[in-house]
Amino acid sequence: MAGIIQIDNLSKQYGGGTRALSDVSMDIEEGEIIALLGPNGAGKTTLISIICGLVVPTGGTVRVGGHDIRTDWRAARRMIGLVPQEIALEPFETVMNCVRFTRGLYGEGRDDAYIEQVLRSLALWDKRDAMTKELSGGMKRRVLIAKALAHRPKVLFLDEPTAGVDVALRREMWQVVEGMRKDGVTIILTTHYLEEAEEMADRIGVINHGRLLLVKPKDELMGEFGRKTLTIELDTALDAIPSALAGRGLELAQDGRHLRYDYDTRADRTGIARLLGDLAAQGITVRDVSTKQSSLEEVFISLVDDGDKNSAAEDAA
Ligand SMILES: Nc1ncnc2c1ncn2[C@@H]1O[C@H](COP(=O)(O)OP(=O)(O)OP(=O)(O)O)[C@@H](O)[C@H]1O
Repeated sequence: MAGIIQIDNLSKQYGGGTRALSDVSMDIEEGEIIALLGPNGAGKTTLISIICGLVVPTGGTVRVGGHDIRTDWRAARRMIGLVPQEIALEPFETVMNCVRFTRGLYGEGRDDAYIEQVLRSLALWDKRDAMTKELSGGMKRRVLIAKALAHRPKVLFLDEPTAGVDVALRREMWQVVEGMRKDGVTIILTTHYLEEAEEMADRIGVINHGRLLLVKPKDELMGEFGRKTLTIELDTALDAIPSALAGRGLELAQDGRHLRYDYDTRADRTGIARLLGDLAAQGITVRDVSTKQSSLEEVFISLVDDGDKNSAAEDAA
């Protein structure tokens, strides 16, 4: 089944010569939440802006719900809502009017019942008659979402939805997004916060230097690239790692009771079974073992580092 968004060989070179996107292709499925991760200047906003019709690509095609964003832009745009990074609201306008007005911009007739539903789902109904200048930062962000949802888009773009907001507000936004997922809206978000991608996304796309390095289900990505740490709790404290176990990359905690062993989940053999056997052979008894998966942050840094090395090699060639 074709995705709700189909991106094929998309490229963008800006007037000044900056190549912001190179040959990006991906399909986005209906109802999924996809997070686009990448360092500053990677090309995330350019990609979103092209899909939303704000930037013209130099090559490739994008279809939204089967509609080409260039030749059939009106139908494509109607399916999309965009929550921009910057908060720009008319300060003296009420929340209700702001959202109504946006609906009108899309040529949609008045539908106060739907707007009520949107405002209630974003916990803004009580504030419907407040002027936007009277709202807190978190409420203003929610108004931006309400505006983006005003014409019932199938796809919502959130460009760095929680940039510069505090932890409590970030969590509140995550709940809002989770609610929209339940309503079946497809969500594409860009973020610098790996925790955010880890928390919310079904799939993660990593962009660096305008190239899509990969796009994979989050769990697969973390399993594939992740390292794990095995912590072995010992019955009796050790003074030092026995010489028979030297050179195996083991670390002894200060309390002498915990051994740490880092291993690659992709390796054919992790060495865990052998390690536990060798400990037993040394007369060291194990009380408990636990493993910890490396965070997405570590996965991301290793990917982007590899990407940097590859593009440096391409530049040199
Ligand atoms: N209007 C423009 N004219 C010229 N160059 C641009 C323009 N917009 C973006 N660029 C350049 O294109 C590249 C990609 O920028 P883009 O804003 O898409 O990255 P980003 O991944 O969204 O970055 P950030 O995380 O900082 O928002 C950068 O080198 C940027 O300087």
